[in-house]
Amino acid sequence: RWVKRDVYTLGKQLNSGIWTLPFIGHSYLFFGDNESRMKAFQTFGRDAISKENGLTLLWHGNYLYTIVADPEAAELVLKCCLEKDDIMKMATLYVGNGSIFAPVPIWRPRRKVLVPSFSMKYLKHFMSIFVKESNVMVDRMKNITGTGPISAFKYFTAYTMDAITESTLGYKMGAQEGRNQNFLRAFDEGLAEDAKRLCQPWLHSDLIYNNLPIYARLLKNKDYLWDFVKEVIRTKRKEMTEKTDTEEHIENSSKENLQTFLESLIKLSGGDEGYTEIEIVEELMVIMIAGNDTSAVGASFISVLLSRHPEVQEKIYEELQQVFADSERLITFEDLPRLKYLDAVIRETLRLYPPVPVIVRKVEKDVVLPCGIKLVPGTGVLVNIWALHRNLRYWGEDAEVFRPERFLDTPLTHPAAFMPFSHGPRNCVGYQYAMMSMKTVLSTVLRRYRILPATTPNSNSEHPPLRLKYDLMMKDEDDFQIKLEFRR
Ligand code: HEM
Repeated sequence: RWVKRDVYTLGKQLNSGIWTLPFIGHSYLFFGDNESRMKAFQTFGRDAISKENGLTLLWHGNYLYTIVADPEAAELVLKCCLEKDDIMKMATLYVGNGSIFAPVPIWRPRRKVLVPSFSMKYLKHFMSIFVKESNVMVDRMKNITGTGPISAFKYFTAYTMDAITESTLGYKMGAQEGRNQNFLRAFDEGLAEDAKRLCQPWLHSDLIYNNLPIYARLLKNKDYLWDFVKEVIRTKRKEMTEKTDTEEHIENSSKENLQTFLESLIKLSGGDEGYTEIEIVEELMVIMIAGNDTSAVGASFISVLLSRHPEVQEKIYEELQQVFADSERLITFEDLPRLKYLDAVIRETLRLYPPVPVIVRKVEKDVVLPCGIKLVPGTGVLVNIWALHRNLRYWGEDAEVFRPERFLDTPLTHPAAFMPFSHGPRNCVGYQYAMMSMKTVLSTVLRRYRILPATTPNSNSEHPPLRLKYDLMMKDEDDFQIKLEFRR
């Protein structure tokens, strides 16, 4: 009873003007389609940033979430509350105990192995994969250039799938060439169904869900994907033991050859004494799932914004001309830090359109926020990244305006004011990989093509607003339509 009283006291302090209904609280706002679910997150987000403390609340039935859209509060929460909210357990079928949703005692040692495998020393070897796959993509685009609108997402998601499977498993998936359709179908179906379930409260009970035909199909998909990955692991382990594993060989292989995440995880977890086969599968599935659509969604939003802001696109092109002039040479790792304006454009897009718009944590001990409000165990926290990135107190009066220069001329007002990759100990371990991959593919596209809008602006030169939807990620309901024109 005391616990419940604490929760209601918190609810009262947070005080939201958004209507609740008996028994279901605010859940009715999530009953519609994916577009209305994104609208609901936006409504709660706007309510939070309209308040001095940047907080509001959401009753999911009788479970209370504190919604946070203030960087100071978010920083504290993401440092103190490391456990993911129970709701995320529904998304663990494909990844098992993989780090992204794992309970803290499992996550902590796995994170220790994950972090060094994402160090720049290893990441720079992936540049050759990004360059190769980016070129496959721009070649595929030749046929549709000058024709009607196309879905940018269709191209970027095939690119990221090929790049991520090659850097993870060393396996050439060929998604861009239409190969391995069974793998891709099983992979995509799992994510789409997870998203559906998460957003539909009547599917939350395991008792109901595990008896539906879809659950049996997802289990079959999971077995197929896991068997596929296990086979690659066995071959790699065999290869690694067959090679005379002298210290000298390991030195040379990490220096000169491409080291996949699979190899890093085997070595960094302790070789034969390290991760079991299942642990490796779980971590590889996490990397593939976390790293695929997120970057594809990011690159797709950027393409749509560039189509609507030709002046920004021309500035990127000028920068590319400064770096490459008219040569046809391929981009290198050393070119990346020179693309400063492109970097700012990517950041500004991730600010206004963060692919992961909300993240959730569980409160396990009292946490007193800077404004004095105490979060209590038995409640959840939802950090609304979408709203936090539009908080006027930290981004100024033009917070809603797409202005990449802000990342060049104004330092961040708070370290957590910009957090598309989350913040704190459980943040995205792949953010440098993502930035390298997005810069490579976007610069390759923009050197060859001009991206044009698929919509017609009104008399004020304004395009219709993007129709956003939420399905674990934030996406464009119209599938990121653009047109392409040859530059040369
Ligand atoms: C634009 C691209 C990306 C975005 C916006 C993004 C965003 C995020 C966010 C918000 C989280 C934290 C979720 C939470 O706090 O609950 C996360 C975690 C994670 N991301 Fe990313 N991500 C991106 C790309 C990638 C890539 C390319 C990889 C791998 C190659 C990756 C691997 C991971 C992993 C392994 C975690 C879990 C970390 C942990 O729990 O310790 N991400 N990502």
